[in-house]
Formats: sequence, C-alpha cells, structure tokens
Amino acid sequence: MTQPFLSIRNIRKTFGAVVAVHDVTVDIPKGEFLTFLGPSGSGKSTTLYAIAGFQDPSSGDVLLQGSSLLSVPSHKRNIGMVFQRYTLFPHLTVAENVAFPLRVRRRPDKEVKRKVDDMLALVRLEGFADRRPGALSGGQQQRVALARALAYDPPILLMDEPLSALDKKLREEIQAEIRRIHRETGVTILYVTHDQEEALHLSDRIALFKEGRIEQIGSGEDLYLRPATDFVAGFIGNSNFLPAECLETAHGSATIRLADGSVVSGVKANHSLSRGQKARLMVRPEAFRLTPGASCAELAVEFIDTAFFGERRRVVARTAAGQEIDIRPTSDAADGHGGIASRSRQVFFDPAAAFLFPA
Ligand SMILES: Nc1ncnc2c1ncn2[C@@H]1O[C@H](COP(=O)(O)OP(=O)(O)OP(=O)(O)O)[C@@H](O)[C@H]1O
Repeated sequence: MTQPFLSIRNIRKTFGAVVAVHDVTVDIPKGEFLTFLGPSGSGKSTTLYAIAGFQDPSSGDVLLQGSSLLSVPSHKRNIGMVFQRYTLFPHLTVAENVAFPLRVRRRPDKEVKRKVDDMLALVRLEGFADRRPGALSGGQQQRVALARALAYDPPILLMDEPLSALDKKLREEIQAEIRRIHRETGVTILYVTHDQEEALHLSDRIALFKEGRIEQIGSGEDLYLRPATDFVAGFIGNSNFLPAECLETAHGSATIRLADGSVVSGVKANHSLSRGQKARLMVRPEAFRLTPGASCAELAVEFIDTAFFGERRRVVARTAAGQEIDIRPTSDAADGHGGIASRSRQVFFDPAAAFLFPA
C-alpha cells in the first residue's frame, strides 16, 4: 500500500476535564482539499492546531510522508496558515507582508521580488503591493493572507474559518478563488468551517465532526446521498424527520408506521432495527413530489405556506399528525399549486430514497 501523504493517527486532546478531541484518525492524499465541518465546539480547530503544532495532542500522532511532526516546532513544519481574523502586519505593506516568510527564510532579494509578484498575481492583487492592510477591504486582506501563506510553497495549507468575517457575496467570490488557487498550485488544503454550503462548494472530501470525533468522512455527495447517521443527514442539506415505528425489516428494507397511522413499505434501512422499535424517517424536501409516481408512498398534508425561489418552490405543509414539513418541488412541477394554502392534499415520496434511522 502506498504511504499516505499526511496521516492523522488517533489524535486525542484534553483540556483538564474537557475532552476536545476524542479520537480522530484520517489519511490525506497529496493535493486533496479536505474540510473539517461540524458544529461549534466539535473539535475541528483543536485537530487543526495539532497538525499546525500550536497545541500538542494528549496522545496520537501526525505523520507527514511517514515521519512524525510532533517533535518539529510549529514554525519548522513548513505548513501555511490562514485564519479567520486578518493576521497581517499592519505596519508593513502588502508586498512586505507577502515577502515576510521568505525574508525569515533568508531567500535572495531577486527571488523574493519575483515570488511576491507571482503571489499577488495568483490572488489577483497586482497593483496593491504598496498599500498597507488598513487600506484594504476584508476580502482583499484575506487574499493577502493567502498569498503570504503560499509564498514559500508549503506542501500543506491550513485554513481556519478564513471567510467567516466576510459577507455572503464576498465569501462566495473568494471561495471560487480558493478553488482556482487549489487547482493551480496543487497544494494540500485542510479547511475548517461550520458552514455546510461552503464545505460542499470547496472540498474533495468532508470530515463531519461531532463531539470530538469524525462522524462520517466522504465526498459531499456521499454525505448527502448516503448519510451514515441521522446527525449527518440533519447537518448536510435540508431534511425532514418523521417519527415512525418499525413494523418489519428484511434484507435492508423496512415496513414502518408513521405517526399519522399510515404504513409505508420498501424503506431503505441500513441500520438494524427490530420490530416495534421507534425510528425516524428522513425525507429530503426535494424528494417530495406533488404527483404520484410508481411505487411512491403518500402522505396526507395540509399546505400552510408556499413561496417561489426561482427553480424551486418552498412549501410548508402540516402532516395529519401535526408535524410541519418542508417540501421543495421544482417550480414547474408546482405550477398551479403555487397559491394553494390550507388545502388538504397528498404528497408523495419514493420510500427507497428516504432513510430510516433508529430514534
Ligand atoms: N484552550 C482550551 N482550554 C479549554 N478548553 C478548550 C480549549 N480549546 C478548546 N477547548 C474546548 O474544546 C472543545 C473543542 O473546541 P474546538 O475549538 O476544537 O471546536 P471547533 O469545532 O473548532 O469549534 P468552533 O467552530 O466554535 O471554533 C470545545 O468544547 C472547547 O470549549
């Protein structure tokens, strides 16, 4: 087997009685864009800091091409870093900021000048070389931070919520830039965010953290289409969880009773559930249809509200059991249903596209 480029082995980190990271293991191939996603306090930053060398793990190891980094001081790990808060030196110009890591490494003047020009071109800030950070927008400052982090060609770039201080439009713009820079440089990126859209947009793979552990790791598609647990299903994308009771399971398929008394068979069940066990059926809002289809299950609802969102319409409905659910039919499928409120009707879903989890 080929040796992984970067290997995080059973990292655990405690602060007194607090276990920030329980046990995190992940192998990262060279050139991958891996995102640590998860709610606040789930251990993403602590894991990143163990790789950066800002915090020693209580146990476990971090290996770069097979060699442990733990005894290497942070500034000698050759890892670029970009953080949430702009960490530029305010008294230095943009060019001097970008040159800083090269000056520290005593690179010749000519090389420094060339590299600064290249980096400013990479982040599209040619012409800003002589400004000071205070005269730049937040987005421009983060681009300078990115240029500085990449100036000495580190093999790994760590980014901890680098866009969270920016507004939505700017965030999306810089996300596209980060993708381009990742493509052009081939640098291995580990990125921390609690924003699932950002994670889906940027990453080759996402490691979803929960309470100091990785709950599931895979492509955005894996996590969305094949969530291993109800936590993953609830965190990635939108979801409706309908309370259910398991009536029968066989060969990965279950028959269940929903709270309104209706019985649904052919539900995909990856977890072992026994007869009578309480469960939760997860149906994506876009998996509901307004017209029946082959082998679709039906659910009696009342439409409460509906709004137009371009390609899709959002419908809020209430089941006969009194639960509000979110439905996102395509707008053309919803044609003629748009203005209907407070009317009882059926909605339909394919049981094989729904997920059953233990309650
Ligand atoms: N220096 C510290 N001392 C004590 N507890 C800490 C310290 N650093 C982190 N923690 C705790 O460890 C847990 C994990 O924190 P961490 O910052 O890794 O989470 P996170 O997933 O990055 O969260 P966020 O998205 O809010 O930054 C939290 O409960 C946090 O309070």
